[in-house]
Amino acid sequence: MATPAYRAEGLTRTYGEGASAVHALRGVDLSLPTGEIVVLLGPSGSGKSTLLNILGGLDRPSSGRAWFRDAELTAMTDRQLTRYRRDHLGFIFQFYNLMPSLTAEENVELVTEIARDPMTPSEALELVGLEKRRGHFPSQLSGGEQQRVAIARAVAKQPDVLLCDEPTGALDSTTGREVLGVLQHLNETLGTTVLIVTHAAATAAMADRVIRFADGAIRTVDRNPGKRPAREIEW
Ligand SMILES: Nc1ncnc2c1ncn2[C@@H]1O[C@H](COP(=O)(O)OP(=O)(O)OP(=O)(O)O)[C@@H](O)[C@H]1O
Repeated sequence: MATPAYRAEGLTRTYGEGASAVHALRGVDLSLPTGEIVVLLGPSGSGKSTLLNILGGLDRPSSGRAWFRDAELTAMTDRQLTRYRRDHLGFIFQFYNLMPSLTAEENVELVTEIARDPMTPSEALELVGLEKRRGHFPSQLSGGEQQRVAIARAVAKQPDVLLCDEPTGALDSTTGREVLGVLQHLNETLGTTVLIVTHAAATAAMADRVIRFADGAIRTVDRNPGKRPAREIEW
């Protein structure tokens, strides 16, 4: 069997100590195949972002182990984690974190200038349907368009994995569907593994695999035999 994109064994993450300690993760085991769209659902505070941040090398667990392919993330130095993020990952967050004084194209260039094997900014903007807006500043773009610039920036370096934390959280449903459609398109055309953390349960329709989270632990993992195009998702 192919090596999974991610594996985890017994991940815990506790914030604080004693009576006020928060147990954000309480023993997470998981295996995520390469090339899938995985949607991680769960109530607010259930630990979804904590898990995403550990898999993304932005945080470390209190105990347990995690691997990206055959590389153990939990054994890496900070410098190795930085390199892992730079070489393999694209991040997409609820808020787009674009530089307001740079155009769409220049925002994407920030990444393509330092990546190993990047697309051109034009290619990345074309993938998200924003070629014609390349010279616009973020303030001249709608929320959905700004999120698409953020996606173009994340995919321009041709990452192996896109880690998305509430990518549609700030968008209306029509725009949210468009943005999810872009993620689906990237998965289909580039084979990018996509992990989406979200409150929006309807997003599960476009997933290959749906993980339901509650109270710091995985409750169910389901394969989705009836995967649907993002444009058909109803909120
Ligand atoms: N830096 C921190 N310090 C203390 N507690 C934290 C910290 N980060 C997260 N927590 C707590 O850990 C728990 C899990 O948080 P997490 O953000 O992972 O949940 P989530 O499922 O992503 O929630 P949401 O859907 O609201 O983003 C919550 O109770 C949260 O308050």
